[in-house]
Amino acid sequence: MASIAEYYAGKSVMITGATGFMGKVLVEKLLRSCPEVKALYILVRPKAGQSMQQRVSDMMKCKLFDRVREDDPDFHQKIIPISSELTQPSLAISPEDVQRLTACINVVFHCAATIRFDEPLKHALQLNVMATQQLLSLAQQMHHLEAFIHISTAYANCNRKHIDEVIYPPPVEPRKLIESLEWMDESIVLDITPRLIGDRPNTYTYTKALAEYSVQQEQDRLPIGIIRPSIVGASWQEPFPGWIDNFNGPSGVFIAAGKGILRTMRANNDAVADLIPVDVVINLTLAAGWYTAVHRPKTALVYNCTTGGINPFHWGEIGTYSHIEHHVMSSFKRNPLEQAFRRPNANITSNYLINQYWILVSHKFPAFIYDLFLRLSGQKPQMMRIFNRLHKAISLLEYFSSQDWEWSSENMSMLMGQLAPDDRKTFNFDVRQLNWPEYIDNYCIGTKKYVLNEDMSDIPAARQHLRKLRNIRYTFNTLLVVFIWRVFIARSQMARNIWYFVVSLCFKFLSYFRASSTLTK
Ligand SMILES: CCCCCCCCCCCCCCCCCCCC(=O)SCCNC(=O)CCNC(=O)[C@H](O)C(C)(C)COP(=O)(O)OP(=O)(O)OC[C@H]1O[C@@H](n2cnc3c(N)ncnc32)[C@H](O)[C@@H]1OP(=O)(O)O
Ligand SMILES: NC(=O)C1=CN([C@@H]2O[C@H](COP(=O)(O)OP(=O)(O)OC[C@H]3O[C@@H](n4cnc5c(N)ncnc54)[C@H](OP(=O)(O)O)[C@@H]3O)[C@@H](O)[C@H]2O)C=CC1
Repeated sequence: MASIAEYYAGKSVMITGATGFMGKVLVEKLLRSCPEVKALYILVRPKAGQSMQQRVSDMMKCKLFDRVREDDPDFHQKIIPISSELTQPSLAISPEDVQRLTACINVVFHCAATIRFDEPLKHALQLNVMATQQLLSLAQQMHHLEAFIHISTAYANCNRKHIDEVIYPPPVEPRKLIESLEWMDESIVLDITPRLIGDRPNTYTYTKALAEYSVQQEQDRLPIGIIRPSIVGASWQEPFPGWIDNFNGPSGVFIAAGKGILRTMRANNDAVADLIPVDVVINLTLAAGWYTAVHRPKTALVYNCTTGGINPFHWGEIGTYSHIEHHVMSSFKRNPLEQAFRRPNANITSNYLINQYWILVSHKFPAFIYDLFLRLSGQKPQMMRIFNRLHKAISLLEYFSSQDWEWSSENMSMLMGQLAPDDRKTFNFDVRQLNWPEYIDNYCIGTKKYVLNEDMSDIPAARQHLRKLRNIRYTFNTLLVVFIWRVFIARSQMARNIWYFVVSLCFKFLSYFRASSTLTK
């Protein structure tokens, strides 16, 4: 039987969302590990004043492609951009391009989506559901299609606690919803969105569930596979550890904590933090493409691509919890981010009131003081605005960090069992081997190097900055104690008595502990 690289040799592959985080890693891995692949047709739209060609040529200059560039400096010749805006009728692909694609494509990877949690329902529906349906129609016209792989999310069914590798009945028939929303004004849709999404937290998970159902509807006509990754994080091993290029999911949280801005967040310490490295997801995706094409399963296979059931890691292990060295903070103390607002020191709690207390003390109060300082020095205040945005983002993520889900992953194990030993190494998705502290360390360094584009040679200066912040804090705390003493304690005899009583009690405790520790020696 053909190995994965042998299977992709000579094949033409179509990819949507190739300019996104996962799409880029998919393109890179295909080019590097399947060097005989014939062509990658990537559906790209012009964006932010940049033409499609400009965007693709910028993408290929990205550091992510360094290893491919080394192996084959002409790798770009295999990438064929196709102009497409997925929210437009017929995906805005020209008739000539449709002809080209239907004549040659063997495998489709559908990665494009809006992953924003605050996307208005109509737009999320247009992109995540209607575009998927249009793509399925296009796939049906492809004469040589061997696999259609749809990237979903493990949280499409987050209204359930246990999630099997099956497609659950959708909350509503997608076509009916599309027809009824078509005539509705944006503001009416906004009003009824909470009723529609029901027990799901956002339009993203809701529309991804509808998309899964739409894909499954075509399983008799198309060779389909559905991948459901959980929270996709930086790369574990490939093309190098720690690759990440965005603020989504935990990355933004890590950065905000590393900058000393985020000091508290609501999460359940004992709940599984179901992070999955992007290279694991992509390896599984390519293997699923191979399996679908070679084994032709009778129905669409769903692959829950998660870590919780196999190699669990908990939110408490990321933040501060029962004296375990908290990985994110310790990593950012060793490799600090530049120009931190405060020293990284974050607290995770599941208690709403405690979190609100820390928000007041550790977020709002310092922001107020800093903005006051900016105002007094003639600058524009900015910290409160930053915190308001951060609180909005965090409030959208907390649903996922405060609960536990269980995913079955038999299809992932089955697929691993089907791979030849060499493929198991080249397309490794065995997360039992993942060492979490090492992974989180590389992840934090990755946010510094690739998201914030900070230079590792500036670390001594960043450490110096943290020392300066520590001295400012000591000075501030001392001044605060002196101020409290002068204003409140020194003016009242009773407060002074209480103060002396507390201090003498502390001294007694101290001398008692000293005495007992000398006795035990
Ligand atoms: C105490 C802490 C230490 C310990 C850590 C504990 C970790 C707990 C982490 C919990 C994380 C849980 C994550 C769960 C996610 C589950 C998701 C399910 C998986 C999926 O299927 S899909 C992928 C998930 N999708 C997302 O993550 C998208 C979420 N984002 C959004 O919906 C929007 O971005 C958001 C949050 C509504 C903000 O919108 P808006 O205000 O309009 O801002 P923009 O997105 O337009 O960004 C503007 C600008 O800011 C940059 N940016 C974005 N986020 C951040 C950030 N957090 N920090 C700093 N900067 C940020 C962004 O890049 C833009 O920059 P430009 O230069 O491009 O303008
Ligand atoms: N990141 C995560 O944690 C997880 C992601 N997933 C799924 O993985 C897939 C990829 O996610 P990710 O790479 O993180 O997302 P990104 O937001 O990084 O990428 C989204 C991609 O979709 C493209 N796209 C968006 N709108 C359009 C449009 N109207 N027309 C054409 N292309 C469009 C974007 O193109 P452009 O560059 O032009 O905007 C981009 O290439 C998604 O299906 C997502 O649901 C699942 C679980 C977790």
